[in-house]
Amino acid sequence: MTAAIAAPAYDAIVIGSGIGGLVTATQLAAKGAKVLVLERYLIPGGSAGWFERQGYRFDVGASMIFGFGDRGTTNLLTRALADVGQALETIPDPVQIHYHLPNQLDLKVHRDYEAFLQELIAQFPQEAEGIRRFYDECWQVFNCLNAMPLLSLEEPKYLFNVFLQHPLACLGLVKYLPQNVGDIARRYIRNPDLLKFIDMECYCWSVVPATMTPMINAGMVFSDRHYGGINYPKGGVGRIAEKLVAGLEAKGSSIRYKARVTRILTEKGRAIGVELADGEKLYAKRIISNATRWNTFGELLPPQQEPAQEQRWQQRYRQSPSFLSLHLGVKADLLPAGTECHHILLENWDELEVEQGTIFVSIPTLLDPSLAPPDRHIIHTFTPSWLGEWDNLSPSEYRDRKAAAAAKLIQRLEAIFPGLSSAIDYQEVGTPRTHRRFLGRQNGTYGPIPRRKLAGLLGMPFNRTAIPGLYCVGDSTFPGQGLNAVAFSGYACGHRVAADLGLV
Ligand SMILES: NC(=O)c1ccc[n+]([C@@H]2O[C@H](COP(=O)([O-])OP(=O)(O)OC[C@H]3O[C@@H](n4cnc5c(N)ncnc54)[C@H](O)[C@@H]3O)[C@@H](O)[C@H]2O)c1
Ligand SMILES: CC(C)=CCC/C(C)=C/C=C/C(C)=C/C=C/C(C)=C/C=C/C=C(C)/C=C/C=C(C)/C=C/C=C(\C)CCC=C(C)C
Repeated sequence: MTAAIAAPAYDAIVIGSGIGGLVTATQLAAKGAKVLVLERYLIPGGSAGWFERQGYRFDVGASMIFGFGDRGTTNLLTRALADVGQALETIPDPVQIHYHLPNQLDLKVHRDYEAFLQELIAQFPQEAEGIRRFYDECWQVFNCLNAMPLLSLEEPKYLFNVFLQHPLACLGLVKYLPQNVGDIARRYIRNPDLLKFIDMECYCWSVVPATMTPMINAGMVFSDRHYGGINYPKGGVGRIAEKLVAGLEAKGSSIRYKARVTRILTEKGRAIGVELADGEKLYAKRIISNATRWNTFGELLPPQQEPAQEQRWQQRYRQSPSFLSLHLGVKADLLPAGTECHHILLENWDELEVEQGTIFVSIPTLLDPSLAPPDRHIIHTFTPSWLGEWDNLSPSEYRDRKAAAAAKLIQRLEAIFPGLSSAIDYQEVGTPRTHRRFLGRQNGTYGPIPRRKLAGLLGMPFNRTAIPGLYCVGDSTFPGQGLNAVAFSGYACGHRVAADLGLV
């Protein structure tokens, strides 16, 4: 055992094969490192995973995919695949979201920026100038990001070079890092209904309203949807993880499934390896956790080893709710021609943030019919829900509550898809318990959200932790939730670890 510790078999072990973990692993493998990814489940992808039932291929979670553009530097999924010799065919989505909001506010976020602005201005003509100035300011953030290579902000050599080469873009980002969307929106916009719409524009990916949503992230989301666009991977979201795994293996590294890490091993305070559920111990020069911070520091390390930084982080951020998911297979003639792939439904503004308030809908078969049997569509619906609503129930209470929640969602969805209840061919309900069980995420959480208004992204930790040799990657690191966001986290983590291993 001492020999194994003295000469670890791997340069890096990555705990978890979410997109954050896989991008880190492939970046390291591409730089010549020997990496082992350990995944507790049967397939890779985590929240970007999939499952198959009766000829349907359902996405587990992520479905509105940023980062597949073909230009600039922010197309991190395209780049991560290319860096390990892989590519994916994607299908452009002409409308990011069709909103169905209170007071008959019905509008579409077109891929074309000007078409979106015109549609929004038609609803709020008195705010024409404010609308344009607000969304144009988001572009300033995006243009700064999209001008530079995106790597680890913890690597001084990179920061120095990027500042020399792109000084104005760097200063632009420094300006926006501590800011939130709500303050900027309020500089330009007065109409309360329009401000509520901006809250929804943020809530639907950050799970908090605009006042608490970092401006850097909004700059990415509100601009890239019109630049690189929203693009759906042909064959389903799961193909991203499958291709990253193929690239990882082609570079001589490996992944093991059904390999649940139960403990991070330390020696003299330094992370040196991991222990699996069956007792096997594996050692590496660096350990990277793609499990959430709550899992990493609350479960994989003894409580007395929890660093003070982590306690301070938990005073700033808390767990967001999880989701109630309804996976439906429906008869194709339910949906009229021209139906959009993604919808958001809310009937009453007071319910924007309440449990099972806002409804998200994704119909990926409108872009890729191969995911369902002939003459069928997938309608994947999800709405925020807390584990507490689903825990401590008997099996029959749990089953009944799922059935009642599904019936309520279907009844609400009839407003946008009349006839839905009689067009259902297949139905499956996932709850926060399902997300906890299959993704291993504490309470099934979607990720961290600020406890109160914070200074933009300044409070989000990067990849290094207070434990030498241990790094975190994924949505509980800078810049937070989202596949393109965790892909950035993976790039940054891979770069920082490679620098520590002397590979760059
Ligand atoms: N775009 C969308 O529509 C959408 C929807 C939902 C989620 N998402 C995003 O997906 C992102 C998730 O990415 P991520 O990389 O941070 O994490 P992840 O949760 O997707 O992946 C973590 C992986 O680690 C594995 N794991 C956890 N603990 C483990 C252990 N002890 N041993 C071995 N394996 C373990 C899990 O099984 C999982 O596969 C989130 O940021 C979320 O925002 C996007
Ligand atoms: C040197 C000096 C002086 C300075 C320096 C500065 C700098 C350089 C800085 C930098 C920074 C950076 C790089 C940053 C970065 C950032 C990033 C990348 C970000 C990203 C982001 C992204 C995001 C946020 C995304 C998200 C998304 C999402 C979450 C989505 C989701 C969705 C959902 C859930 C929904 C669905 C819906 C329906 C279905 C309708």
